[in-house]
Amino acid sequence: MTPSARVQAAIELLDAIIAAARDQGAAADTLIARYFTERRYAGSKDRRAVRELVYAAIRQLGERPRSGRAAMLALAANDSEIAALFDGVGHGPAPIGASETAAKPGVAPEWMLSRLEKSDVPGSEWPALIERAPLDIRINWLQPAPPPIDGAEPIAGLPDALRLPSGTNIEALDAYKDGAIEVQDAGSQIVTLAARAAPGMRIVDLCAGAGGKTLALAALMGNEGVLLATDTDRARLSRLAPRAARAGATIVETRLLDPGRELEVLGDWVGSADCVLIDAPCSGTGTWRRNPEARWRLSPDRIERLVETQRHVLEIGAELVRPGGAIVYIVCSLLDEEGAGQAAAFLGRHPGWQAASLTLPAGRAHGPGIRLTPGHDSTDGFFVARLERPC
Ligand SMILES: C[S@@+](CC[C@H](N)C(=O)[O-])C[C@H]1O[C@@H](n2cnc3c(N)ncnc32)[C@H](O)[C@@H]1O
Repeated sequence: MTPSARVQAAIELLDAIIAAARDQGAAADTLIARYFTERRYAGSKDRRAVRELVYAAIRQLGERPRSGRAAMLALAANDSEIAALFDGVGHGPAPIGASETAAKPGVAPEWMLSRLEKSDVPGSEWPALIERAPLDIRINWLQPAPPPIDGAEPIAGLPDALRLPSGTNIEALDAYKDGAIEVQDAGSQIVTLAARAAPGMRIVDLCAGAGGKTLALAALMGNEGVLLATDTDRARLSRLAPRAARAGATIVETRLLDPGRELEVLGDWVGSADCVLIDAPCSGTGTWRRNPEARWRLSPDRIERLVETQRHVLEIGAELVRPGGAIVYIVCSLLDEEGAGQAAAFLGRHPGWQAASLTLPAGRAHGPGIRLTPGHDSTDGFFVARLERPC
């Protein structure tokens, strides 16, 4: 592909990503993979270059742009080499018209910025929300120790974590294939510590997805005890069992839940869990640095629906916890309506329950819990609270 054909390919991909964000369709990564499956003539250098153009364009636009071309023009506005590739030659994009306007750069839509401000995330922290994220791994002690990895740096307060140079081809490492390491953001590892998981416990990971936190819990439990991983999404949950097998996590049981009727298959767990970890579905405002196009998918209505689901899963958690046990409530969002406000509202509905004081290797106290932010902690953004049921 010529350099200008790569720019045109990026424009076409951005058009597909914009439409998918508007219609809640496939993720950008999936669309990029699909695009190149249909264009076998593109070599690995072309793929990498197009992907970089696409993500550079997405990263600098907080608001969903009107078209892929407007998004790429915003990139060209600050990069004369890209602007010069709008030459209309061969498969390249048409020359830039005199009255053509580029999409407006920004961190997030205006309505979202004001919610971040109301949630005490100051403007000085906004740029870090969309910077490139590092590649963090967790060493899985359920498998033999991995050999040293080139360029790996320790992460303060997390003896089981390492930060790898960006661009490390993790999937090619034997340690990854053997399940001795897992890709997991340091923030995700830190908030999981609030579960105080230990051998012999009975723990439910209620919103387990494909099991990122389930596997960390199994390792902390040393494969002793009972660990139930549930979710309402069949596709995500079905990825958990093979991952657990690879990681050597033998105590994990999975159960698919029916939305709205979750407790029907959880009768044997009512009032008996030492801990229910609720990594609730959320807006993901803390993970924009990994999924920058997620900003284009949000709306006030969508957040309202997520807040309602979070309230719902918290109530299910309350049914499962034994007297003296705890819910660990986690969201990868920085909005108070999903985090601190949601946890405070739970405490208001459940007299006697109390927020435990948490000591974690990073983060700052925020409402009844702790908040981690990319700007302050160099992790994804999270809110976590440990809500303890009276004995
Ligand atoms: C933030 S993701 C979980 C990520 C996962 N814990 C991890 O560490 O990789 C939230 C999950 O909640 C699930 N979910 C949504 N509604 C649910 C419900 N009513 N009960 C259980 N899980 C639900 C979603 O399908 C999604 O997989």
